[in-house]
Amino acid sequence: MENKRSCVSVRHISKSFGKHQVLEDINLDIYEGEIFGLLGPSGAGKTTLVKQLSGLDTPTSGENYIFQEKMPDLKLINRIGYMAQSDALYEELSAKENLQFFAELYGLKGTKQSQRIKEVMKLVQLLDHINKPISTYSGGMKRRLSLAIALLHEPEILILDEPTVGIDPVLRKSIWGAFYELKQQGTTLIVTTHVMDEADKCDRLGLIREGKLIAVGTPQQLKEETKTTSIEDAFLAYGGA
Ligand SMILES: Nc1ncnc2c1ncn2[C@@H]1O[C@H](COP(=O)(O)OP(=O)(O)OP(=O)(O)O)[C@@H](O)[C@H]1O
Repeated sequence: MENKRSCVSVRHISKSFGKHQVLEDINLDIYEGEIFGLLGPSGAGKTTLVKQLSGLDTPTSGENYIFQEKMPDLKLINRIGYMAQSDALYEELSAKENLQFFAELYGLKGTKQSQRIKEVMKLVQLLDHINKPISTYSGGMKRRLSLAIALLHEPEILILDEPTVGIDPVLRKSIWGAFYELKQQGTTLIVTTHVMDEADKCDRLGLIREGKLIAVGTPQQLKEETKTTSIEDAFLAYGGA
């Protein structure tokens, strides 16, 4: 990538829960405007890392920097959007009311608020369901609403933990279309996944296994380097079985 500017710097990050070391000396740069995928099996440490990048958790040692500021930093909260793995929604409220609640938190008010709510619901194709209570939503609809909430305040960095889990292939494609659109607008996206075909859609990937970053590169580079034809095989070749 030409003229790449790092907006996320992970420096010697380790994390332990008691005696269990979950991240081990992770070093990584993520560049402005790229879609960066963190790929690894369940329990590899992906969520633990992205939680730190979103300011929700701290490392045992090492530092994370976002826009050159050491995390966690409250100043950055408006510049980062985070979608957790499990949906944090108010079930008894409608989608609109959920969005209004989060919009208020981000200081979005009046017409700007209602406009933005409409825009994000259109993007995730839920506009027709905006007034329904969340308790009537399917799992996939809840995921899409969580995505809409993460997009509300137009963050420069969007961190998505398994964004398309429980979403059918057709909608998954349209959500990836939305990701590319955001990238075109200059947003940096960090996406965790263990779906291999999704990994291929990222600009660059970090392969993570048992808390260690075992390789970083474009999908093409990773395949070339391991002389394989799929990300799955490349992952295995790097010892990520
Ligand atoms: N708060 C916690 N206390 C103790 N152990 C934890 C805690 N959070 C995570 N872990 C452990 O850290 C390891 C990594 O978990 P993490 O959720 O980061 O993995 P992951 O790669 O995101 O997996 P998945 O794809 O299943 O979400 C797991 O063994 C998990 O049990």
